[in-house]
Amino acid sequence: MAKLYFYYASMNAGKSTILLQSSFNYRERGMHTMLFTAAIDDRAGKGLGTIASRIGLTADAAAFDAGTDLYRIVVAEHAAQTVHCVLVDEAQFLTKAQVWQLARVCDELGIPVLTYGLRTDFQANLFEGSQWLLALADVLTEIKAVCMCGRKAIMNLRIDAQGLAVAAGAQTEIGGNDRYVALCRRHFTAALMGAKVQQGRV
Ligand SMILES: Nc1ncnc2c1ncn2[C@@H]1O[C@H](COP(=O)(O)OP(=O)(O)O)[C@@H](O)[C@H]1O
Ligand SMILES: Cc1cn([C@H]2C[C@H](O)[C@@H](COP(=O)(O)O)O2)c(=O)[nH]c1=O
Ligand SMILES: [Zn+2]
Repeated sequence: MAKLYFYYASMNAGKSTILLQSSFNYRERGMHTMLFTAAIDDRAGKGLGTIASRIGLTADAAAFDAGTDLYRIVVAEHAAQTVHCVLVDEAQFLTKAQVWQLARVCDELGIPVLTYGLRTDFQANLFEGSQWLLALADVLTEIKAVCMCGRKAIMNLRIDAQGLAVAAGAQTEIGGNDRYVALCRRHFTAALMGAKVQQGRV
C-alpha cells in the first residue's frame, strides 16, 4: 500500500542528500522516479529545476509553484512510463491543495510519495506545506541536525550580513548558510533576545 512520507528537519540537515540517495536507490534498480523541487528556490539555478545538496550531489527535477497541479503531472507521466516513486524537495513551499494532490497520488495511483522539507520558518511558524504534511502524511520522520552546542537543532534562525538575528520579514526568503543558522530552541530564543550566537554555550 503506497504511503505519503514527510521527512522534516531544520536547514542544513541533509534533506536533499537523503532525497537524492533515495531516488538513486530506485533508479539503480531500473525503477522510474519523479523529482520535484520548488521553482522559487533558485540556489541551484533560476527555474532550472535542480535539486542540489550541499555535499555536491545534484539531479534534475520538475519545478513546482503554487499553481502546479502535481497530481495531473504524475498521472500523465505514469501513463507514459510507470512511476515507482515521487520525491519532493523543499516541501514546505507546497500549498494545502498540492499536499492533497500528493495524497491522491498515493491513494488513487498507488505510488509512494516522499516529501522533504522544513517544519517551521524563521519565526517558528509552520509553513503551509509543512502544516498539511504533518496533518496528512502516513509517516513522519525527523532528520536530525545539530546545534553549535550539541543539542538537536530544530529551529531556523535568519541572520543578517553581520550574523545578527533577524526577527521580522517575509516568510519566504531564499538563502543558505549565509542567511540561516540551524539552532536548538534555547539558542534560537537567546539569539532573538540579542545573544551572540557563537560556538559552545550561550
Ligand atoms: N564536505 C562534506 N562532507 C560531508 N557532509 C557534508 C559536507 N558538507 C556539508 N555536509 C553536510 O551535508 C548536510 C547538508 O546537506 P543538504 O542535503 O544540503 O541539507 P538540507 O537539504 O537539509 O539543507 C549537512 O548535514 C552538512 O553537515
Ligand atoms: C527558515 C526559512 C527558510 N527559507 C528558505 C531558505 C531556503 O531557500 C529554503 C530551505 O532550504 P534547505 O537548505 O533545503 O533546508 O527555505 C525561507 O524562505 N524562510 C524561512 O523562514
Ligand atoms: Zn544550542
